[in-house]
Amino acid sequence: MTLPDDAISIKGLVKTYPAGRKSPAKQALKGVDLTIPRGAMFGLLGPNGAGKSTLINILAGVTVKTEGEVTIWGRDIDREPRNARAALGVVAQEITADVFFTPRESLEVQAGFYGVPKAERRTDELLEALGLADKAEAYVRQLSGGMKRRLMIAKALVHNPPVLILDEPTAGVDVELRRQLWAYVRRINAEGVTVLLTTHYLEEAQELCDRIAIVNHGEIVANATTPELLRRLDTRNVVVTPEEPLETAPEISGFEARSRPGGAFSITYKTGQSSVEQVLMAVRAAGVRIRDIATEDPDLEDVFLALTYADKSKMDPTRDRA
Ligand SMILES: Nc1ncnc2c1ncn2[C@@H]1O[C@H](COP(=O)(O)OP(=O)(O)OP(=O)(O)O)[C@@H](O)[C@H]1O
Repeated sequence: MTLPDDAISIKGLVKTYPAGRKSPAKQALKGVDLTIPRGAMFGLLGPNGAGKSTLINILAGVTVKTEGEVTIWGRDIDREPRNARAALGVVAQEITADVFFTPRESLEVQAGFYGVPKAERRTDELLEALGLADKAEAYVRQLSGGMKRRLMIAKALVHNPPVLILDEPTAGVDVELRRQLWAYVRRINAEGVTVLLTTHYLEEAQELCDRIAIVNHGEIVANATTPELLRRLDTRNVVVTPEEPLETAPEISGFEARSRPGGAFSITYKTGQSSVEQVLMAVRAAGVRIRDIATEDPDLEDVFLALTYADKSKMDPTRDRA
């Protein structure tokens, strides 16, 4: 069998959650195009509510898309749903565990569910690899949270899928365990498994992934190799206190200003593209008299906004894979 170039290919993906009794309809994905090359360790980064889980759930087959095309390992999720899903191992965000099974039984049941013949099962190998061998016969309710999470990863791998999706794998996981998980994920990636990881920690994506896409408000606002993205994320905030406090942030040509308490406002700029001097010139040109300025490191939300703004105001050559 020839292997596909792309482990996952997503085109024009839209998801609209219908209106509820109290909530309006919500477009969680607004036409996402995304390609995960085979063999990649790919990070999908975005703040809470950006649409990451919606995207993962569509891939996993638990959420129905509104529009668009998705193929997993060359198989279209509409035309070959079972084959597409068989290529995927998914580790969900919430810890779930079958309380009545031991880890060994849990893996055997899962393998049975995927129709893996007894002779091809990897139960011992997986228990060993995820540090659960000495707990193989314990009841799952006796396992710590970290052990349950490792068991979930083992379960996702019983059918030897070529693509592994990890949804916020280290939420609530201590530093030591995080290191162990990362080491294991790196190992299976080196062995050829394509990994898609969602996180809202830049640090995590940066440490693990060779390529990172950023999603914000249902749109991909950046998609680049990790070093390239880090260069682009090199941003600073300038906080301006005007002579006369402003109730709303002023229109500043070429920059997006955001209002701060006390009549001040902030501007996030990319250090590679602008200087503080240029920012201040634009502020003065907008008719604002400056009383005081301060610079600070932006948080991720500022960075996402700056990227969104930059991508809308000009075409971005790094946006899609060449
Ligand atoms: N079942 C649903 N019904 C209505 N709206 C939903 C539903 N699920 C998610 N949403 C909305 O869609 C948007 C995207 O949510 P999603 O859970 O995909 O984001 P996320 O990036 O995964 O965030 P988190 O990191 O918090 O999981 C949010 O505004 C959310 O409120």
